[in-house]
Amino acid sequence: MSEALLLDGVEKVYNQGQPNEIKVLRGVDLTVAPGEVVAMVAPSGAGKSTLLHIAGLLDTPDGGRVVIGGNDLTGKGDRARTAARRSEIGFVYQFHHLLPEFTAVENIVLPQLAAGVARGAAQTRALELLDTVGIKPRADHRPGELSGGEQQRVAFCRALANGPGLLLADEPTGNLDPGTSDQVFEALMTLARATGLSALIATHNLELAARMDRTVRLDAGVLV
Ligand SMILES: Nc1ncnc2c1ncn2[C@@H]1O[C@H](COP(=O)(O)OP(=O)(O)OP(=O)(O)O)[C@@H](O)[C@H]1O
Repeated sequence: MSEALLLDGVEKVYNQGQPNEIKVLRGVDLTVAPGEVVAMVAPSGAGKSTLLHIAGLLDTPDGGRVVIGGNDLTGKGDRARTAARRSEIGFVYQFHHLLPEFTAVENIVLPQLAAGVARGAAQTRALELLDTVGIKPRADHRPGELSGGEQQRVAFCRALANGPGLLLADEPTGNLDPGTSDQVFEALMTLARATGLSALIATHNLELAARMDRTVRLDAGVLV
């Protein structure tokens, strides 16, 4: 089986050729195996968001290769990258970005409708996902009627709604108190184990990092 994510010698330079040029990534190599959950820790400004955007096909590297689920997307056009991003990758950010006027279940149904899933099947899948993370009873609440931890669990369910093989998360518990952060992390691991999901999760929390399958550290533009 192909690796879920392969980064091979990935480089990124901001303001290339200018006096304020920054070489953020200097040859990042990373393999995330199928079903593997990898923690990425990095000092602030080390380039973790840049790396997650490149891995998530939201940004292009200045050098190196990005391969998602065996599909080498290096140098591919926007259309192929967008298609791969929609079908293969789920994102979660520090702030959940749920649609405030829609309920929890609707927030998980909508991306499935956009992908062509029938409403009934989308609703069933959304409720199953909410059940896996223990908040099915909150299905009809709007984000404003949910706690921060519940909102973030809905955001995980939404990211997984269309069954991506790879989840990329940027400080998904960074905004939560330690107890809630723990619950949300457990929910994520339950989802990952239930669905065979691979994940790369940036976190400042070394305790949480230690509970993932492996930790990599981004330092001086390379992963160690
Ligand atoms: N579009 C851009 N143009 C120029 N410089 C940028 C740009 N985006 C990011 N940078 C710089 O690149 C470096 C890495 O940024 P990035 O956002 O990837 O860091 P980070 O590790 O995610 O930081 P944090 O943990 O503080 O969010 C920073 O020095 C930042 O100022």
